[in-house]
Amino acid sequence: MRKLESARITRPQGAAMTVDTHAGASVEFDDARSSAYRLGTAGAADSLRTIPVDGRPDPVRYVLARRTVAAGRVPSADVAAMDGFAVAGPSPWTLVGTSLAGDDPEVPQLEPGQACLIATGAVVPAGTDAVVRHEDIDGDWPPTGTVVNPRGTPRRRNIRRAGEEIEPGSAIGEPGDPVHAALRGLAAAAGLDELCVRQPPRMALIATGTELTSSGPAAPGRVRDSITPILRQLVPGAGAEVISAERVPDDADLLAERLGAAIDSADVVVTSGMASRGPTDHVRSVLAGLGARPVVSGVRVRPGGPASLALFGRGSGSVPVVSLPGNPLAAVVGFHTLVLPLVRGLVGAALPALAAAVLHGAPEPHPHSSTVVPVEFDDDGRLSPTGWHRSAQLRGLARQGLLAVLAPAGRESGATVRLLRQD
Ligand SMILES: Nc1nc2c(c(=O)[nH]1)N[C@H]1C(S)=C(S)[C@@H](COP(=O)(O)OP(=O)(O)OC[C@H]3O[C@@H](n4cnc5c(N)ncnc54)[C@H](O)[C@@H]3O)O[C@H]1N2
Ligand code: MOO
Repeated sequence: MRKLESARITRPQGAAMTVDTHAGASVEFDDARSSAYRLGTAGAADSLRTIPVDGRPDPVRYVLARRTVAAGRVPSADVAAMDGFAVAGPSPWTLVGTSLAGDDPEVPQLEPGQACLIATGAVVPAGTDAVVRHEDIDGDWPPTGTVVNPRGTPRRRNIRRAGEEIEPGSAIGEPGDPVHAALRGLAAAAGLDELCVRQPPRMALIATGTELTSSGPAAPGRVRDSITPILRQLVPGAGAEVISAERVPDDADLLAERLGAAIDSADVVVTSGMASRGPTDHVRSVLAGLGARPVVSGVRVRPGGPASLALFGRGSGSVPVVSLPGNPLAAVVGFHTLVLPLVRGLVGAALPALAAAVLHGAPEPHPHSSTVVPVEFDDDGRLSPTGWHRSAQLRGLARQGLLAVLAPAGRESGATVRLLRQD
């Protein structure tokens, strides 16, 4: 049975972190996700930031810190849902005026037998029973004098009632909701100018490898660092800010020094490479030497098995350190397994449920580990593996940024998989 150890650590902001640590044994994919998420929620700091509703594009996916309530009413008055005629009483109607969006209606009150030419979104005069679409009336356009609808007063009233979508004080978002584009639009519609969000965790990236280069084609024996560019894109989407990104050669002393500096300046540290147990794979031993406590020591997932999570405590603070494998596809799997859940926990957001899908041509599941493969939808919406599934290969993932998680053999019915998206 897996050994569970309880560790109590205090954050600089004063929040106490109580974590279950899976020291030693590797854990299943879902258990690894929830351990990382729980560690994040336990360490979530309640520091806040105010962002404008209508500002520059966000540098990270922010998360609401509070229940957010509407300031205004939507719609702000009874308005027409169609272009046509506001009418009172049965057809025919005498045309008595106009109402355009942004202006008061020329005629404040309609009497039975009267109509007012009206634009979509314009305020309907008092006494209006319905708005008749202009294509439903007889006669010439623009109309003069009398307006006739052969079908009488329409069944649909085509009026959006004041406050039918939002009343002042009604909740439009809850703590932990991600501030995506539609929520921003809803906040604007509801009359808000600012949103109160969680301060994003500051993340330091350390890519290890003497062979790594940072520009141009790699010379024989060298490797262009492809993990840092991926993480720079994925981390803000998870809700954290990348405050530094550096490359460190395979040297244990140097790694210890750079890890120590990163831990001092960041809320979360993510390393890549040196994660396995080869001759230059120093991350585990360096972290152990620095006194870090293992939380997840390997995951039963292929690729991405060597990913691990540890907590580094210094003084009254503690900093989670995620170690990702050096193979780029394996690093992306490790990001989804440990980094994203940890960050979602730290910002008080929910751990995202993974959408289920049916995979055609799925590989044989592994007896004990989850299997992750790059997949793509064709024009008919059929999901299939892309090929290029080896842990050093990014070509398959680059097609649509989609990964499918196959449960170990015997766990899922048929070809049902769960999807990991790179957004
Ligand atoms: N004897 C064994 N060898 C390996 C095992 C094992 O269980 N026994 N596991 C394999 C698995 S699985 C993986 S994944 C890798 C993980 O290795 P490391 O995390 O120690 O990574 P490195 O050895 O540093 O690098 C592996 C590979 O990836 C390249 N790399 C590293 N960083 C980057 C980067 N930022 N961008 C692009 N490519 C990178 C590196 O040059 C190597 O080619 O170990 C297997 N071996
Ligand atoms: O598990 Mo490694 O992470 O496949 O290539």
